[in-house]
Amino acid sequence: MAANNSGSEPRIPEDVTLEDEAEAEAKGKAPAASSSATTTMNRSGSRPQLDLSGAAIHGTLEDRNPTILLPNQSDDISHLALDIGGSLIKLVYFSRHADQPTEDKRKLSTKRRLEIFTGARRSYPVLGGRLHFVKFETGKLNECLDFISSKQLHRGGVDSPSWRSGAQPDNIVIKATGGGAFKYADLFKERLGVSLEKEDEMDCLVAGANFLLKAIRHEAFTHMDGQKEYVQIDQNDLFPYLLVNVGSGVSIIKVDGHGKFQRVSGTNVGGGTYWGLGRLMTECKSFDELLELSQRGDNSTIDMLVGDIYGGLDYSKIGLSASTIASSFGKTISDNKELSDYRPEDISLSLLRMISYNIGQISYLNALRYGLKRIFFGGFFIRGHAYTMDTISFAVHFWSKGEAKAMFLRHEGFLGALGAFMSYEKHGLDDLSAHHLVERFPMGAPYVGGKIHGPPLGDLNEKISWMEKFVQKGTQITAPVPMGAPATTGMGGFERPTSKGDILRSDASAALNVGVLHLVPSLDVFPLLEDPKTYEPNTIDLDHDEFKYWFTILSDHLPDLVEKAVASEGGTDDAKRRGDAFAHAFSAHLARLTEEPAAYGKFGLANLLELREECLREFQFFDAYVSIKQRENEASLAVLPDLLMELDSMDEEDRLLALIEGVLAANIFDWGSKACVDLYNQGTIIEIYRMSRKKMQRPWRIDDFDTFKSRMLKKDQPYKRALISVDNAGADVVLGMLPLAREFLRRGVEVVLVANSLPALNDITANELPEIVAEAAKHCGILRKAAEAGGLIVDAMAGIQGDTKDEPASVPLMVVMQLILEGMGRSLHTNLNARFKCDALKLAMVKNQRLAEKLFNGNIYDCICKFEPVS
Ligand SMILES: CC(C)(COP(=O)(O)O)[C@@H](O)C(=O)NCCC(=O)O
Ligand SMILES: [Mn+2]
Repeated sequence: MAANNSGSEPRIPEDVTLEDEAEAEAKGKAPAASSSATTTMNRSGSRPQLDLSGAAIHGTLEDRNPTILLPNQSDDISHLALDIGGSLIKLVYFSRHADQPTEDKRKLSTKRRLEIFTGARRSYPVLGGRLHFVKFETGKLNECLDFISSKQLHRGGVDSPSWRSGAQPDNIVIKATGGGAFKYADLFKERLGVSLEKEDEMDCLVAGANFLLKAIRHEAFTHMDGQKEYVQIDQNDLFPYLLVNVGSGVSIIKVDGHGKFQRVSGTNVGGGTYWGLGRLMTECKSFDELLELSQRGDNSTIDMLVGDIYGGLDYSKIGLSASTIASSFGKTISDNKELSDYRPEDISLSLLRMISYNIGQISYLNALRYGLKRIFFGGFFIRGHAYTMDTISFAVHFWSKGEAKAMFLRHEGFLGALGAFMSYEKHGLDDLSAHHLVERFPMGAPYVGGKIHGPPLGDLNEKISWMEKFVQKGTQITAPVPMGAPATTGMGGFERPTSKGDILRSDASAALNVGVLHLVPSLDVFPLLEDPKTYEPNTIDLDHDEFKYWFTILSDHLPDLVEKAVASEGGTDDAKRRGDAFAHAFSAHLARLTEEPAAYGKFGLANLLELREECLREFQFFDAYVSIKQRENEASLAVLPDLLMELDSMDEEDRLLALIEGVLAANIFDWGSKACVDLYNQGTIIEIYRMSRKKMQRPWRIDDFDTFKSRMLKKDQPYKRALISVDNAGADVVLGMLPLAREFLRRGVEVVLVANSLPALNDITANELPEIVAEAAKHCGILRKAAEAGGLIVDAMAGIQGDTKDEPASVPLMVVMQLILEGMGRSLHTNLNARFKCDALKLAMVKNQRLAEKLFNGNIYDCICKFEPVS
């Protein structure tokens, strides 16, 4: 591990974990003899309640949004919990969104809460925030204390009222579990003035596992023969299961429900055994060093294999192949050799396999004892290490004859800390489901994987410097990101990554990254999905080959994106620095994911595109295409009146066709497509639009237009409402989607326009849409009347979802809905195979050759008009 947190070396950025010479988990416990005691926990499950007592309106009654003070409502929620093990300290902490000035935030949150409380139409995030996962070496406890102190986590975070007022609240209590909660209680009191409230370790493990399995969509995965596969857990069919926590020792727990569990067994042969024996038998100085050695080991020099006994043959009668281990370390008895004659690599692998296999076998026996089919393995012994997981899986599979399944958890090491966090009352997280949480991976994630945290980075400037230093240091540091020369601050001078980043991290294990969980309690499942449980937005799985392709596409696009981003911030030197840092950060993510596509959990193309936007925002580029969008909006609005006149002169059937052609033609304006960007350099938007319209030859690659038209013309069954999800700014929305929306309005259909809440490439956002509609309405009575009547509802997705929340689960019969999805992002990369409870129309021009071939056996610029009526 080369990252060094001292002196002038780059420090580890916030929200990134970096593991140094971590030792095996040694929780300071007696050997885990089998014990069985049923425990039932009582945990408060309530969401934070509004305390309205003493509420008073500040400001005048005429004020549309007066501030309402709730003097008895505490904004403070529990922020920090710890699991202090023998070698690692795990922290879970919550921070509120830091995207508004603190004062405003408090005011706003009260307002927002009241809107929710009073059932106001818009629903905004309530108690939105982030859940962070961080770990430190217990041996460097001071670093952990500094971290807590610098972020004021023990006082509710730097944005808490007590921190702002400078008051030191008395009796701060922090929940903690693990042996260190006892051992270091005095130190915490002395250094931070806080008391540690000890929580039972088993309670915490179970609460943590239950939370993860319930709230995180792709938390659990199987690992067989090197293949990782994420498992979708059915919430109604989670219990009972077996939880095996592999720390220094091993606890085996039968979990029957929330707070209902029994520690049914355990074994004293665990992570501590591997590390202890390994340390004695090799010269390894750390657990990870030992684990890394095993990567290059060959256990057949030490273990006695079935083939050794049977002269190279399988013992197939009882299902044992020649390479099955008959006796761990068995070969060393017959060899006339000393310890020094064996390679440390081979010793490490034999030890690892012996212990992992034993854990798998004992776990299976316990699963058998209670008739359980699912076994989840957690604890820091696993460390996302392929061999460990494969060996455990093999044992479970072999002995259960495929009946039981071994599964692993991405947050394997944080079960206890999460459980301690859950034990606070009133933090409101108990009720969260997977759709309330969005996991994000900050810029440092690819550099340091699932490793130990260093001091936090203070501000953006520190982040940029950190990135610059990393680049300058090149291969000397853990993360020689495959970049061009450093300081490529010239616009567009950024070189695309050249290597695939197989040297991003020093450790050989495929440690999984744990991101920051963003809590957005107002998010809800789209109510018109046919089967929300099985909904998978991504059309194509990003496996290694697919990822390689997108790596090239997105890397090629980077210089253009950086140029636009820098220009959107005035092209200043500061913007150029940020642009470079962004490009390096995003390239590092790409390199990390190319090396290990599952490093960030199940990651589809939509996640990858979103990661790019997040990365831009991280370096404070809030709308890279802002001027392009404005320019294209203006040019399109100028020709809109002529287009509307032309459409109005047509009969109904021709008009419908012209409208759909118009949508498909205008979808060519996509600044995320390399081919299209090359086109824009050759002509004005109006020229390209005309050319695109002219090329609209039917039949399109998928052409359901005739069915759609017949449905639209059915006078006895008119649609009541159309939900139209719009894509790009400029011609796309102005000349394509607005005329289509207008057609629905003219037919008396209520229209809901759905747009992004945040910028992404040149997509129109919900904030920008009203102005465009207002401008278009100047030339069109239908749009004007609808806008005035409020029939043309413009809102972000969150608002739409809030809107439909109060409706019964199934759509009321009198509402005949139509959902229109437009663009590659919304209807090809995602949702192409999604089925809805209402009629759905998916419209897009395919602006990528490979995608056209892969999905439709077609060609770039093919058009898709896919109509899926429910009956
Ligand atoms: C980023 C996009 C999904 C946006 O497409 P849209 O939804 O705007 O139609 C699309 O531009 C894309 O897939 N681009 C990468 C492919 C390429 O450059 O060929
Ligand atoms: Mn778009």
